[in-house]
Amino acid sequence: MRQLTTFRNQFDFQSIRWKDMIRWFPGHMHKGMKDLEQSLPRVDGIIEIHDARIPHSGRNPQFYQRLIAGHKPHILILNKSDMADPKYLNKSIEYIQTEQPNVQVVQTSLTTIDLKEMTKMFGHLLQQIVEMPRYSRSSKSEYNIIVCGIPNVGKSTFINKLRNLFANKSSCEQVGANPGVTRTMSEKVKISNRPKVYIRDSPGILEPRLKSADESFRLLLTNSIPIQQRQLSDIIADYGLFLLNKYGKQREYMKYCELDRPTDDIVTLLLSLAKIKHCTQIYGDKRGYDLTGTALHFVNELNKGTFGRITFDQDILDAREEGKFSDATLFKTNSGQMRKSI
Ligand SMILES: Nc1nc2c(ncn2[C@@H]2O[C@H](COP(=O)(O)OP(=O)(O)OP(=O)(O)O)[C@@H](O)[C@H]2O)c(=O)[nH]1
Repeated sequence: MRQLTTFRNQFDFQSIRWKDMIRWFPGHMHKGMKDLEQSLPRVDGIIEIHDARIPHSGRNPQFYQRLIAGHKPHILILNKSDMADPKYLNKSIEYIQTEQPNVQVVQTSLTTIDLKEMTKMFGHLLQQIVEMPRYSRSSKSEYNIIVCGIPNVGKSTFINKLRNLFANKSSCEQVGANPGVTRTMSEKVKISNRPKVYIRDSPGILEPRLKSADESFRLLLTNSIPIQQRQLSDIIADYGLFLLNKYGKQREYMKYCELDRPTDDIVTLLLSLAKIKHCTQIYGDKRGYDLTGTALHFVNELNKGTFGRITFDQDILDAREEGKFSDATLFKTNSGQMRKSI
């Protein structure tokens, strides 16, 4: 067992057949993408929702640029900011606005936002949409807004908040802890009378091809891609530990896993955690620790914020700030080459 005082500075993806183990583009996403493209001519604005912990990973600015061609307001809500590192919230907004100057970016936490803040935020979003020239749609007096983004970022939560706020209706959209709850475009819902505003939810959509292992693993850690193979959970837990160490977040996992020192060895951590949580299973005629189940537990806790607020894309924001990258050449592969990840 390794007992290191220094930590890995790179994660070894090469020995893993990660591409074979992750399925992130199921049939409904392909259909969702087509539906979204078809509905766009009738849409007056896009509200994209994304996870504030991954301002880079999983976003595809070109996709939206192609869809709306800069002619319609595109507002980006960086949600789940309650779980992102507060030091990186503004940096995330700056990062996106440098990449996409036409996008209005706001950050929020839809689980903690109160009525007053929600009213203010939506009023602000609506103003952007209403004030933008309407081109061919100018004859109509109603506004249609579409809510989109990758799976599990809070799209349904946002629509439910709006319904409650403006229409006085109880929650109708299904909100889920698992990604992919919304599978089709929802019916439009009226959320304001003057002006008449309708809003529609869309299924979570990811790019058909993810560009790097880092990006994919960050989407797994934030539950935008489901962990479909249990055996993958050990590797994802190891990647989570790698990031916690890289970002200096040892204190919280040491406390939770009752470790007396930081570790870079996932087996050491999982064994300690399995003991505390009594996570065991029968192997033949013996009972032993269930490290795979414990790894899943560790990943869930990391995603829930148990080990503190973390911005998984912190390295990208730091590198951009330090001027180390001139363009979107962001994730480093194990071959040592820089790789375009957008
Ligand atoms: N901590 C935290 N959790 C949130 C926030 N917003 C949403 N959630 C949780 O994130 C999970 C996913 O929320 P949904 O609203 O179902 O996400 P979605 O984008 O509609 O998901 P899909 O249907 O998969 O596309 C749920 O468990 C929500 O309670 C937030 O601001 N903070």
